[in-house]
Amino acid sequence: MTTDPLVEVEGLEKHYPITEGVLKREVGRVRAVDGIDFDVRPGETVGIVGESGCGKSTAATSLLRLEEPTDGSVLFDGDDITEYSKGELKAFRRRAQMIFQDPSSSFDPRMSIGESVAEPLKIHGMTDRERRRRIAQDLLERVGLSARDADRYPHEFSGGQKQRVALARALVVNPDFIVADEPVSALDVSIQAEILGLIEDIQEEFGLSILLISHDMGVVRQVCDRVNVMYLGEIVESGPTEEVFDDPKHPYTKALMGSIPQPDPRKRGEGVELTGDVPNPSNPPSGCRFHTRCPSVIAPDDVTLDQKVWRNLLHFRSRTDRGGLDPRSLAESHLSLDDLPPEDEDLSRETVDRAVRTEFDLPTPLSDTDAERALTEAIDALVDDGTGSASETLREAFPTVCAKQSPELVDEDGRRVACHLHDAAVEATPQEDIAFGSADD
Ligand SMILES: Nc1ncnc2c1ncn2[C@@H]1O[C@H](COP(=O)(O)OP(=O)(O)OP(=O)(O)O)[C@@H](O)[C@H]1O
Repeated sequence: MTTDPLVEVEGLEKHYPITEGVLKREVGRVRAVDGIDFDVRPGETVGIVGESGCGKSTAATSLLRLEEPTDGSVLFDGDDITEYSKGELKAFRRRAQMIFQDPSSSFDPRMSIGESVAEPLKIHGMTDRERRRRIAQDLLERVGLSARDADRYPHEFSGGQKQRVALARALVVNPDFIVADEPVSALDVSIQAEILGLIEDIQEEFGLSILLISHDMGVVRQVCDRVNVMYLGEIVESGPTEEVFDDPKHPYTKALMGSIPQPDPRKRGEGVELTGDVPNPSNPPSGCRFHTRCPSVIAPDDVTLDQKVWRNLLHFRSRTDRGGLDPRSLAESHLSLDDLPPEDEDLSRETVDRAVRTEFDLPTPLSDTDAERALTEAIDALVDDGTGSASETLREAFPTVCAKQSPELVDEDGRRVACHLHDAAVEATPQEDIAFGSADD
C-alpha cells in the first residue's frame, strides 16, 4: 500500500543574489538549492546528505519558508505552503518544527528549561501557565530527562541533554513533521548514538515524519528509511537507505561512503577518495556538476588511457578551465630552484612540461599517442598564451559528455540517479575502462 506523502517538494530553488555598488545591481547568483524534488511520507524518516556547502540547510529553511524560496512548490498535506497567507503559515509552523545543530544557541540563558520548552505553547495561545508547565514536564520525561529539570537553567545541561530539551520543545506543540539539521554533529560520538536512538523512539511514539539533514553517511544509515544525496544544489541520487548503501550508483555517493568505516572486509577498498572542495555554487561546473571531482568521468570513445591518468588529465583541464594556473608557481613548487631561470626570464617549455606532469601525476609520454599529442599542445598553449588557451586546447581534444551535458535524474526501480554512467543515451561508451575506478586504480 502506498501512502500519500505528507511533504512533497517540487522544483525547489533558493538563489541568493550577489549584488554590487550602492544601487545593489545583481551581478550573479549563488545557486544554493537549484531545483530539487523529494517527498516525505507519514511516519517516515528521510535524509538529505552531502558535504558542507551542498545546500542542505538552505533546502531545509526554504522548504519550511523560514526563507522565501526563489521557485518551486512545497505541498504539505496537499496544500502548497509557498501560497500560504500569514495566518496559514503560523498554523503550519505549529505542525512543522525544526531542530538545529547547536542546541546551546537555541535557548535563552535567562529562561528555565521548563519555560523554554513551554514557550511555543504560549506563542500558540495556551494561556494556562500551570498547564503549560505540566506538559513541559511530561515531555522532559519522555525525552529521558526528569520533570525536576524544568526548574534548571541551560548552562546546567550538557550538549546531549540540551539536544534532548530541544526535542522536547519541538514536540510540545504536537507537530506532524520535524526537520532536524545536523542534530548530532556538535555532540561527542558516544552521545550521538543515544540522541539518534531517542529520535527513532520518539518518531515511532509520536508517529512523526522527519527530515534529517547530515553530512555523515553513518548517521543517515542509522535512522533514515530513504535518503537523498545532494551535491551543489541538486539531488544526484536517492532511494531506500539500505539499497543505496548496498549498491550506491552515483560516484559521489560512493565517495561519501568511502568516508565511513566499513566493517565488511569484502567491501573495504571500494571507497573512492573525495578530493578538493565543493565548487562555488555561484559558478557551478558545466554539464554534470560533479565532473570536476568525479573519479569516473566518461572518457571519449577513442581515448585509451587508464582511469587514473584520464582523471589526472581532467584535473589538469579543470584547473586550466578555472584559470590562474601559474606555470612559475607550479615550477617553484616541484623543481629545484637551481633548475629555474631568474624571475625576469621566461621558463623553458621543458621546465613547464616537467612541472605540469609532476603536479598532475602524468607520465612521459602518455600511453595513448593522440592524448600525448593533445597534452603537448596544451602545455605549448599554456607556455605561449596562458591558461585560457590551454583550457580550449584540452576541451577540444577531450570532449566528455560529463562536462557538456547535465545528466537527468532518472528513475531506476524506485531509485533515482543523475549520472551519465546510468544514462541510456551514453550506453555506447565502453564502460570497462571507465566505470568506477577508485583513486588507487
Ligand atoms: N544568505 C546567504 N547568502 C549567500 N549565500 C549563501 C547564504 N546562505 C548560504 N549560502 C551559500 O549557499 C551554499 C549552500 O549553503 P548551505 O548552508 O545550505 O549548505 P550546507 O550543505 O547546509 O552546508 P553546511 O552544513 O556547511 O551548512 C553555500 O555556498 C553557502 O555559502
